[in-house]
Order: sequence, then structure tokens, then C-alpha cells
Amino acid sequence: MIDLKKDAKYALVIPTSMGTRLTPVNGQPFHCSDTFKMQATSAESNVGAVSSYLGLPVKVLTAFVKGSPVSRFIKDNLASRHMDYEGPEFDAGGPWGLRHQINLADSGAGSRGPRVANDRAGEVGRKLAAEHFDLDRIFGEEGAQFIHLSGLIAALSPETSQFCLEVARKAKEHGTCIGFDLNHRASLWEGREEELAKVFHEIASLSDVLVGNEEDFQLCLGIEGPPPGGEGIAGKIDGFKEMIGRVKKEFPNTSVFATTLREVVSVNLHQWGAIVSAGDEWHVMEPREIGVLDRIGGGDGFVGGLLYGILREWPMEKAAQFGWASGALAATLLTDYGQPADEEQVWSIWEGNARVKR
Ligand SMILES: O=C(O)C(=O)C[C@H](O)[C@H](O)COP(=O)(O)O
Repeated sequence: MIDLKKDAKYALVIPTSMGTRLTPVNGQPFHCSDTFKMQATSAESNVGAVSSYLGLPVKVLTAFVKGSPVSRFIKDNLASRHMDYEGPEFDAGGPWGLRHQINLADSGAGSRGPRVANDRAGEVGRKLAAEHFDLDRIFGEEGAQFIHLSGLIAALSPETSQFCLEVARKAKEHGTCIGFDLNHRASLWEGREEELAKVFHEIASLSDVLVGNEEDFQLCLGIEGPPPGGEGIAGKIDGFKEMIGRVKKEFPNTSVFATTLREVVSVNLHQWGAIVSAGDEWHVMEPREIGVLDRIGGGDGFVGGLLYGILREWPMEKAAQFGWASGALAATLLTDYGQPADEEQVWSIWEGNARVKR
């Protein structure tokens, strides 16, 4: 099972490419809006927010553009999320050079689903490499209990794929546990299928916690999908269980496998569930109705809550429930990351208690 390192400076270290998201206000579509809210975001740092807001020490490893006001915005945002950060500062390199990703994403409303367009041209995080960090200091002298990687940073560029591999190897060498959310993105895999299959396979084989849906496991790790079976959520649960049986044989060192279940009733009303497998235990959180303000980040919130529970050394069932509720919390916020006021707020969501607290 999961054996957490003692005396580590950080509970969680997160390699990531930080970017921004522009969201039209009031759920309006991007193309007909003139007022946008800007936030700092990335799949991996979204995961870390549950822990950082609840008081665990979290550090982000990322890249910045020297002198860029957007980099400054991101640094200030990370500081406000109670996260430490470090990473190289690259020269912008003229008008066609480096910058941070801009995620153009609306929230959708009612019967109109959200639309997301990732503008990654010149993304500075593509340049991240192991040589930019003193990994022996970070994982040896300082120490980390967990690192969290996702398929976004692992597939962003050949450099970041290598970076993730080296970070994962170094983390393992120093007794740091690894969480990996497969997060397959077709646009990043195009033309790199063979290379990325190898990279993802090695990272997964070093991972203690693996997260992904059926498609992620098939596309990233080449695991055969579930046989065509039952319809709807019950069918998905059976299919996932059956598939994880096969994944476990291929990745015997991984302790925890998890996925989320979602059915979109309308943009603002989802059926939200999750499945966590740990050893011989299965924890199935049957889908329940949740209210949604902005769905982006719900999956990351789930992983964030699950890792928080594991870091607190809770029984896996409790960690899984906290994950479910942290994902539901993130869906009520405009930010991609959950910002729990305290654990009680998250447990109230789990209990279905949305009454006013005064
Ligand atoms: O940068 C990208 O391309 C991303 O996709 C980042 C995503 O906005 C988050 O990872 C949200 O993912 P969910 O929590 O599943 O909604």
C-alpha cells in the first residue's frame, strides 16, 4: 500500500506548465462576449489546490517568461493559493517568442454546452527540462511525499515528456510516491503515438496512484477496453472494474486506480460519481445530482481531494469520498481549481447539505 515519506518539506510537488484561462462572464459564449474573467490554471496545479488551501505544503515546478506581466500574474496567483513555486525564467524572444497558454473557455449555460479552445502557440512550459531544477535538493534535502503528474505536462513536448520521466525516476529514487492522471489529449498525441506510449508506460509503472477513464487507459497505455456490455452508468461501472483487473496485471506496483463518472443532464446539472480501487477494495460512489456553475476542473478536483485524503492517511473509502466532494466543489466555482474554506465545507457537499451556515 501507500507508504508516505516522513520528514518531507513538501506534501506535494507538482511539475506543470502554468497558463491562463479567459472565461466570458455570465455563462456567455466566447465569440459573442466582451467581458472576460482571467485566471491562472493548469491541470496539475488544479489538483494541488485542495491540499494547499487545506494547509498542506505544496510546491509547483514551472517555467516563466522573464519580465512578463502574465508570469507575474501567475506567480501572485500561486502565492495566493498558498503554493511555493520555482522554475526557469526564459527570455520572451521577440514578438513571436514565448508566452503562457491561453485557454479560451466558456462555462456554457442550460442546454448550450461549454466550448474550449487551447491556444498553446509559444507555450513557455514546453521548454521545461530536468536540468532547470536541482532534483536532488527538491527530492533529497527538502523531500516530497508525493508528486502529481498528468498527461498534459507529460505530452506537451518531447522536452516535457523527458522532464516528467526524469522527475518520476528521481522521485521514486528518493521514496516519493507518484500520482498520474492520464488525461489523454488527441491534439498532443498526434504524430507522437509510439514515443508517448513508451513514456506513459514508464511513468505509469512507477506510479502509486493512476487516474483515468476507460479511453485514457486504452489510448495512453494500450490496455484493451471493456467488452461491449451494459448501457449507462451501471455498464460503465462494470466495464471499468473489468478493465482495471487487466491494468493491475500490467502495473503491479500501483496501489490505487480511480476514475470519475459523469452524465450531463444540463450544463448546470450533472450526475457525478467515482470509482476507486485500492488493493482488493472497491469504493463506488454511485452518481448523484450536483449543481454546476463551471465544469472545468471537476476531474482535477476529484484527484486533488483523493490525494489530500491519502496524504492525511485516511482510510481509502474516506479519501475517495473526499475526492468526489472536492470535484463537486470545484464545479461550483468559476476557477478551475477547488478552494475549500475548510474540510467541513467539503464534507457538507458529500452529505448533500447545502443549507446556509452562519
Ligand atoms: O490545458 C488543458 O488542455 C486542459 O485540459 C486543462 C483542463 O482545463 C483541466 O485539466 C480540467 O480538466 P477537468 O478537471 O477534467 O475538467
